Formats: sequence, C-alpha cells, structure tokens
Amino acid sequence: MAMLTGLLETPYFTPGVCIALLVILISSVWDDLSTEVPPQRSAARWEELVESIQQEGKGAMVPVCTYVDHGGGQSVFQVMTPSHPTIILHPKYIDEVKAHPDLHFLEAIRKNFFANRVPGFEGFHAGGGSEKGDRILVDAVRVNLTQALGSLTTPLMKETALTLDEHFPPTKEWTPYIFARELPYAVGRISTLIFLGERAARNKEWVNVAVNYTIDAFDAARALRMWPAIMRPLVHHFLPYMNKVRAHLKVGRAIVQEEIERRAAIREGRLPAEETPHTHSDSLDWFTNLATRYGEPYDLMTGQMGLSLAAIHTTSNLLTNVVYDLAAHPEYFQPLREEIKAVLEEDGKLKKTSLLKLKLLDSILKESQRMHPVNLTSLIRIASKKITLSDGNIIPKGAITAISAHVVNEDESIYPNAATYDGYRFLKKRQQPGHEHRHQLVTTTAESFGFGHGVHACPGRFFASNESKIVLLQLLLKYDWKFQDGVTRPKNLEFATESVPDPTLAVLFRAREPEVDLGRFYDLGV
Ligand code: HEM
Repeated sequence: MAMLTGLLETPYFTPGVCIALLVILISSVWDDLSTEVPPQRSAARWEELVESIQQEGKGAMVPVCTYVDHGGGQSVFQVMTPSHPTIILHPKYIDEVKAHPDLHFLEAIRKNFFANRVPGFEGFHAGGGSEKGDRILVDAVRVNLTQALGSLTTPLMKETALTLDEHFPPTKEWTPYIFARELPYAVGRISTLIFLGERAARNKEWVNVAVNYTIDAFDAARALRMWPAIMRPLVHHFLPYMNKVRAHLKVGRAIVQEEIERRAAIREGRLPAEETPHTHSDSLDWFTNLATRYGEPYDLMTGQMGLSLAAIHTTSNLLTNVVYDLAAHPEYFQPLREEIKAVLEEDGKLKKTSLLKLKLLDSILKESQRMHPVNLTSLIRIASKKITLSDGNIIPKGAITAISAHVVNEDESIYPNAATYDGYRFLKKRQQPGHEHRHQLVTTTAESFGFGHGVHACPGRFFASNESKIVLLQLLLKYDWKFQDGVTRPKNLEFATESVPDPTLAVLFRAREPEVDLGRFYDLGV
C-alpha cells in the first residue's frame, strides 16, 4: 500500500500513465496508421459520390481503370482506393495469385473494415478471424446451399412471383420504376427465403436490415476513413452512420434470436409444428451444424449479415445490368422467351437441370457481367509475407493487391469486338467442340473472373446463377420493359474499383401475357 502511495506521489506517474495509454492507442490502430489514406483523399458519402460523378469534373476519386489505361503498359502499379493503397496486378499473374499461400482474401476484408476493432462491422468478420470460424460461412454456402439447389427451384419460383407482384405491380400502362433501387429489396426477400426461412423473408424489418446494412456499412466505413486512424477509436461513437449500422445489427439480432427461439420451441413441442413454415433446412441449421463439427463458437446473427453482404447487392448489380442491357437491345426479348417456353414445356416443371438448358439466358448474364463486372478488380488479397512474383516484381508484406478485371474483359484477342454487347457471345463459345462447360456463367477461368477464381472463387455463384435466372425468366415472361424516350443505356458509375449501374434511372415496365402459365410451376395457395 505504501509502495502504491509512493508511486502515485512521484512526478513521473501521470506522464507515465499518459505515455502508456498513448502507446496502447497507437499500437491498437497501428495497422491502419501504417497504410492510411490521407483523409482528404478518402471518398465522401455514397450519395455525394453519385452526385459528384454525375457532375463531371467533380469526381472525388479517379476510377482505377483510368490508371490501367494510362499506366504506360505497367503490369504492377499502386493506386489509392478509398480504403488503402492497392497494388493492381495485370491478369497475367492470376494463376500465381489464385492459390498463393501468402495472399489472403478474408484478411484483406478484415483490414478494409477495421479488423473488428470498431463495433458495427461484425458482418464483415463473421468467422471471428479463426481459420475454422471463417470456413463456416464459406462451407455453408459452398456445400450446404449448393447441395440444396435441386429442392430450391420451386420455393424460389413461388417467392419470386409474389415478390415481383409486390415490387413491380403488373399494369397495362407503361409504369416507371427506379429498378436499381427497388430490386435489392426483391432480391433480399427471395434470398432470405433460402437463408432464413419464410417468416424472415416476409418480415419487412428484416429485409430492410439485410439490404441496408451493406449500404450503410460502406457509408459508415467511408465516413470513418475521413478521420485519421488515431481518432477512429473515439469518433466512431459519435458518427451518425456508425450508429445507423449498429442499429441495424440490433434489430437484426432481435429478429434472428426470435426465429432461433421459435424453432427451439417447435422442436421441444412448446409450439405446434404446423405453425412453422420452415420447409427446408437453411443457414441457421447449416451454421449450427458446421460450428458443432468444427468445435467453434459461431454467432448466427453475424453469419446472416455475412450472407446478406455477400449475396444481395452483388446479385442485384448483375440483374440490373442485364435489365439495362436488354432494354438497350430489345431484339433479345423474343429469342429469350422462346428458349424459356421451350424448356418449360419440355420439362413440365422447373428443375435445376431446366435452368442449365437456358443457355441463351446464361450467355446474356455472362455478357452483362463481362461488360459490367461488379468490381473493376477481382481477387483482392493481402500479403502476409514479402512475395517475389515469377518475373521478379515484389509485393511487400502487408500490401493489399487486386487483379485488374477490365484488361481481360476488353481484350480483343479473347473477346472480338469487346466494346460491343453480344448476348450470343458465350453461347457461341459453348458451341465449339469441347467448350460446352467452359463458358457458363458459373465457370471461372483466367479469362473470366467476375466471380473471382481459384480457392476463393465465389461459392455462392451457383445459387446466384439460379436465382438470377428465375428472376429473369419471370420478368421476361410477365413484363415488357424499355427506357423512357430518348434514354440510352446509361454508363455505370465507376469510382475507385466499384462499378454500379445508374441507381437513379427510371425503367418503364408493362405487364404482358406470359407464353406459359407460370402458375403451374408453383403453388401460390400455400
Ligand atoms: C452475382 C452475384 C455474385 C457475385 C458477382 C459474387 C462475386 C464474388 C467475388 C468476386 C468473390 C471473391 C472471389 C475471389 O476473390 O477470388 C466472392 C466471394 C464470396 N461470395 Fe460471392 N458473389 C455473388 C453472389 C454470392 C452469393 C449469392 C453468395 C451466398 C449465397 C456469395 C457468397 C460468397 C462468399 C461466402 C465468398 C467468400 C469466399 C471465400 O472466402 O473463399 N456470393 N463473391
């Protein structure tokens, strides 16, 4: 006690404590400090970005593709993105990167989203950082979801029909919809049916969280990056965007918890089984089983947010690009409808294999993805060691890297007339002997990596493909759509590495009589 009193009385005590606290603070944010983008170079809020990009000359960020085009043929160079300096690699390195043991995908995401140091970004760190924890989300999607696809086509067909009727009520008159803004809620509902069951899918509060957590978390990250790293542990408490993100998590957690408890009550006989619309095993079951198998604790709620982050806006982005591309090329409507009609009539019901037969639809999706990938780079990684590439180029330890996608997507030797939209492009490629499977939407290669490539290639792409085809086949049979008079296919908004279809454009929709009675393919009476 006397020693403690003596210590408190020394003139070194207060400065010593202050220095110790400063050291703790600096070391806790050192990772961010060491690679900080100066706040004035950080991107503004999303709405401001859209506005600034639309008013030419005020762009807050220069798109990465500008650097690639003007990079003087360099195959490795560094750019500032809103989050970190990023080393952009030419696609010729893709085979070296795709399975490199010292280049890590989830670590890169963790770094971009403050490594779980700021409450609110838990959805980006669903696995908690352990190897087994991280595998739970990936395996749930790669194994459980993909294996279930065969039994999911009918529920997807039904939910899509109900969802489209709600979000795009069919009318005889041409009706304008801001499609890009409305679609994420439709995709959010349809995806939730598969991830979390019917009750959550029909719960608007949940769909709102699932859709807006992603948007607000990206905004919050941008807002937080406007502050120097050393200030972030303090300012995050006061930023309105951060509070919004944390509010989403709170609402989402309550809904997931209620669903968990409801299912437990049914299992234990406290609620009658018939009250549950839980018709198929879903991510709550998959996560729980995998967590038990791997002996790893797992937060089911953050797993859900991880799924929403990965699935909703990526799929909506692809579908919006297809809708814009088809509005610009209405000559594809008829052949697509004929293909769908032929397959539905031949199969009598929509099977997983029916979707494989929709080869023109597959080609159309892949062409839109080629011309408008969701990200202008792919295979984003962080180097855990200094890496020397095969040609001697060096990636320093701790650097974030990404492969430029548009160099390949616009390569005339791979895609002749690359700047011209050709909905038949991949169908024709598949017609070459031996190439039947090489050019499907879900196939990733060194020439087509909109879903990534290699060990981290998107495990959700089989589901995304099926879901997209089901939404499109219903849109095509039930509606005509077009741009308003004088409007042409809007250019996507590109900033840093992101590419987003114009989120403000009104597309005109009008109901039509489907060639096939779609009611036969699902039972809306349930
Ligand atoms: C059109 C829709 C989609 C696109 C364009 C897309 C794209 C991607 C890309 C580019 C990656 C990173 C791959 C890499 O770096 O090598 C990725 C990873 C991932 N995606 Fe998707 N994705 C889509 C839909 C989905 C869906 C629907 C799900 C879930 C059901 C999903 C779950 C995941 C997961 C869990 C990862 C992480 C993989 C890992 O850690 O190894 N994605 N996705």
